This record gives sequence, C-alpha cells and structure tokens, in this order.
Amino acid sequence: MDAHAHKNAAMRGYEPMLETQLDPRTKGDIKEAFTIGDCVIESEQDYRGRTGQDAPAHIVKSQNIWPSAVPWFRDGMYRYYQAVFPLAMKLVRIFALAFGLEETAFDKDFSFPIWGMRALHYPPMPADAEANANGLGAHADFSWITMVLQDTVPGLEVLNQEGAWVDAAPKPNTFVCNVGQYLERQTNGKFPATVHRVRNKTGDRRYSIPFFLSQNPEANVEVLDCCLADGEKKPAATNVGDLYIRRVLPARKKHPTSIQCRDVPECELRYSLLYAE
Ligand SMILES: O=C(O)CCC(=O)C(=O)O
Ligand SMILES: [Fe+2]
Repeated sequence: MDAHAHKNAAMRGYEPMLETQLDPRTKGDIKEAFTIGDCVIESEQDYRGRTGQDAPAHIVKSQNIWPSAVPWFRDGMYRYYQAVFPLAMKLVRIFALAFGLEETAFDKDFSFPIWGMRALHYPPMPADAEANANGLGAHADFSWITMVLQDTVPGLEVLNQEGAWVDAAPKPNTFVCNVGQYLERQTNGKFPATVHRVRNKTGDRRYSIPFFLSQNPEANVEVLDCCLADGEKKPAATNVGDLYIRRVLPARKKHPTSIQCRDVPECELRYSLLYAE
C-alpha cells in the first residue's frame, strides 16, 4: 500500500482497522479511513489564488499522499472538497453574524485554514460486540466545525446534555454539523464541542465522509467578547496549530510521528512537525 498513513509525516493517507484510538478506554477504532487535508502545494487548493502569495518556500513536499493504483480517487476526493469547502466557509460567515459581528470578522483566520476530509468505512460490528468496541471511540473533533456526510446506514451517536447517547441517524440531503474544540474555546464553552462516537450495529457496511474545518495553523483563538460574563477575564489565547498537534498525536499512537515525539513534553510539540520530509 503506497499510500499508507505511516509513510506520511502529516498522518494523511490510508489507515487500516484499529490504527487510531480516539477513546483510550477502547481497544481502538474499528474502521478504515483515507485522510486528505490542507496542502499549500497541491494545485487543486490554489494557495496563490486564495492568499495572493507564493507558497512558503520551506514546504517542498505535499502533505497528502495518493494511491498510485487508483488515479481517479484524487479527482473524486477533490470534486467533493470543491463543493463542501465553500459551504463550510459560508457557515463561518453565518456564525460571525450570529455572534453579532461583521460577516467577514473571521475571514482573516480562515485564509488558508487547516482542514481534513476522511473517507471512512465501518464494517458491521457483531450484535454481541463488547460495550467498548467502537467504530470510533467517544471524542470531540479537533476542528472548529465538522460537516459529516453519511450514507444510509446509521451508527453515529451524540452525547446529549443529560449524558445519554442519542442516534444522529442519516437523513437524506443533510449533514450532521458538529461544534469542534476550537469553536468551544472561542465561545468560552457556550457552544460545547459535540461528544460523539460511531457504533455500527446494523450488519451492513457503513460509509461516511466528515469534513473538518479549523482556522489557519498560525491563528490564535481568543474568546469572543460576547461570550465573556461581566467582569470575566479573557483566558489566554490558544495557537491553532499547536493545539491541533497536541490532540492528534495521542489518538494515533502507532504512527511514526507520534512514536518519534513520545518523550517530547506537550508544550514543545509544534504543528510544523507535520511538514517534515
Ligand atoms: O463517521 C461518522 O459519522 C463520524 C466520523 C467522526 O466523528 C470523525 O471522523 O471524527
Ligand atoms: Fe468526530
């Protein structure tokens, strides 16, 4: 498999069953995935058109890898990206308006944002599967928002405020839209990140494609003034890229980038690790 995620510092590419472990209480995630994401070099993402600048000279290798045996896969993934990315950016503006800000208030933090897209396959879990056997363990996304496109097979569950798991069953022509950890921080917890998991108990294969959008890696997330109580002090800002790497590495303990960083204190982990050659 020439596009195995272990061959790629940015953790993109193919992940076999049990590669990730989003919830450390489980035995690992019973799913296969193929991940792509932001890359300043791939022409489909038009870095120059979007930012008006040349790609940073120190990034010389694509962060994505592609399976050479199926060239159509890249076309298909990018066709979907070209449709879903502008829609996600519309949501960014709608959120800005909802917070009483200018429509364009967040645009500067999303000029070339971190994004990820995963083609996911969940095999059927046996009906008597153990309680800790999950397609994806309980987690909140490392994103600002996530838009999940599901096929017709249910499996996604969301933890509600009473602590009960409720089905987010597929509905035709809809996305499930999750609040991620950056939006939670920016709203001071007023928009809590959705805790969710996947358990495919149907006997059929389940497929989904989540699209994750975060801000630019160099952006700093500050709590919005409208989300502070009277007299409440603003918490320290969080760097988007550094928080991202601190969340992603522990969920992928088998990946060479995680192994290489095993003894690095969390505060020293930097997003630039993902650009390694
Ligand atoms: O497959 C799904 O419906 C959800 C996927 C998900 O939560 C994730 O990849 O973070
Ligand atoms: Fe998720």
